[in-house]
Amino acid sequence: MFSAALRITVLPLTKGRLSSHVLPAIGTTSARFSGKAPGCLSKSNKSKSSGSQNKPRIAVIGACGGIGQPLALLLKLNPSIGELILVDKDNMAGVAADLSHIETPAKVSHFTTQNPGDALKGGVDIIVLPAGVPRKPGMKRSDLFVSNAKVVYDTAKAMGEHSPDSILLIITNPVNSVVPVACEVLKNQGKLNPKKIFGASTLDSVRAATFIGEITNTDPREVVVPLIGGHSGTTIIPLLSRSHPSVTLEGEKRDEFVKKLQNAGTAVVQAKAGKGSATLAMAYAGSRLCFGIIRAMQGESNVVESAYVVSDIYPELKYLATPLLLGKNGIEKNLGLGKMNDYETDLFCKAVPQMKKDVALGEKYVKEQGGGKSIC
Ligand SMILES: NC(=O)C1=CN([C@@H]2O[C@H](COP(=O)(O)OP(=O)(O)OC[C@H]3O[C@@H](n4cnc5c(N)ncnc54)[C@H](O)[C@@H]3O)[C@@H](O)[C@H]2O)C=CC1
Ligand SMILES: O=C([O-])CC(=O)C(=O)O
Repeated sequence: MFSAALRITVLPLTKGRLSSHVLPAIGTTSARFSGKAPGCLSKSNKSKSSGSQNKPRIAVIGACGGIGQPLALLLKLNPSIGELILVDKDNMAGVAADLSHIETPAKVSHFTTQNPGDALKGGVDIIVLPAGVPRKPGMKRSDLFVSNAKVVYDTAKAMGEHSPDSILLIITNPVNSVVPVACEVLKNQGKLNPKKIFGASTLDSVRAATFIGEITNTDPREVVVPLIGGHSGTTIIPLLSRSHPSVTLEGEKRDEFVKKLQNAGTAVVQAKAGKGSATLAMAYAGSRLCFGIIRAMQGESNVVESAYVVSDIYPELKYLATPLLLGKNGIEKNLGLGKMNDYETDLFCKAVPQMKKDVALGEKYVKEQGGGKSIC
């Protein structure tokens, strides 16, 4: 039975071990998200990018969409966020007005535009990008590249021009190829800070914890499975040998788990039968990554999340998802692949050729577009 005094609060799960994840901040009881977070928004700089000293300004591009709306809601509920700038090519005014009535500190502004530059002119701390087309049954994530590369290209270009110090968190698919698009554009502008560009593979971490929780009858909030590789099919590689609590899963059961994880996005696409892909779990996962980044910006140590980033961990791969220690300026330290057993090494080695192709697709696109350099 729930008592009348029940409040939902953040669960500090993981002190000192490989994870930082907490539920998104809901309510006002958590010290982590209280108004006492280091550095409150000062009147003098509230329209500028506020950096680690102040409550962050966050732009969500694609905020009207299936992911964008619940993600914006979760961000609005976090009292450590100073401002939410909601951007979409569809009419953004209604969603923004709706969210703005929630009694949390984040100020809500909105832009209805296809030009992300309009929204980034004042500078923001974090850009969250869930803009773009989702899959329909029968499609692979890579089929989305032709539709979605442009919005990532345009966002990166606008970021380089107007808000180059932002952290960019890319949800748009195919993550394995569009993260290279963003990085190539920023590199050509001389604005790439590889520590600040994240491809969201957090949903794989969320699903892995959920599925292992089910298999082992453990509270999934207590489960941490390091994820490496990328965010599509066989490039999604869980490291069960290093999960917490430790899990013994072998043979067919292990194969089944890996397959279920690698196909989880497709299962949602099929179940939604033409009405898009994962939105709610992705909104949660996006908020989890975003909140981890914010907590690290504000000085919390031991914040670890896996994400798909510029990488020098494995010689053949310029981009790779690995667990990352987050810090005041994005990635503090790439924790690398770590120890893998033979099964995991085999999964990884089999995925390498696909991951190289995915990166090459993104790089080729940017070359064909002229590189993203500003001509003015
Ligand atoms: N990284 C991950 O784990 C996941 C990624 N995704 C991806 O996220 C993306 C979004 O998915 P949904 O929210 O379900 O799609 P959706 O179609 O519901 O929403 C996309 C939103 O982006 C907006 N948009 C499109 N182009 C734009 C532009 N140039 N400027 C501003 N806004 C623009 C649309 O108007 C729409 O509101 C898809 O590419 C999907 O594949 C989805 C689930 C998980
Ligand atoms: O499968 C899709 O198209 C969306 C996605 O990335 C996921 O749910 O993991």
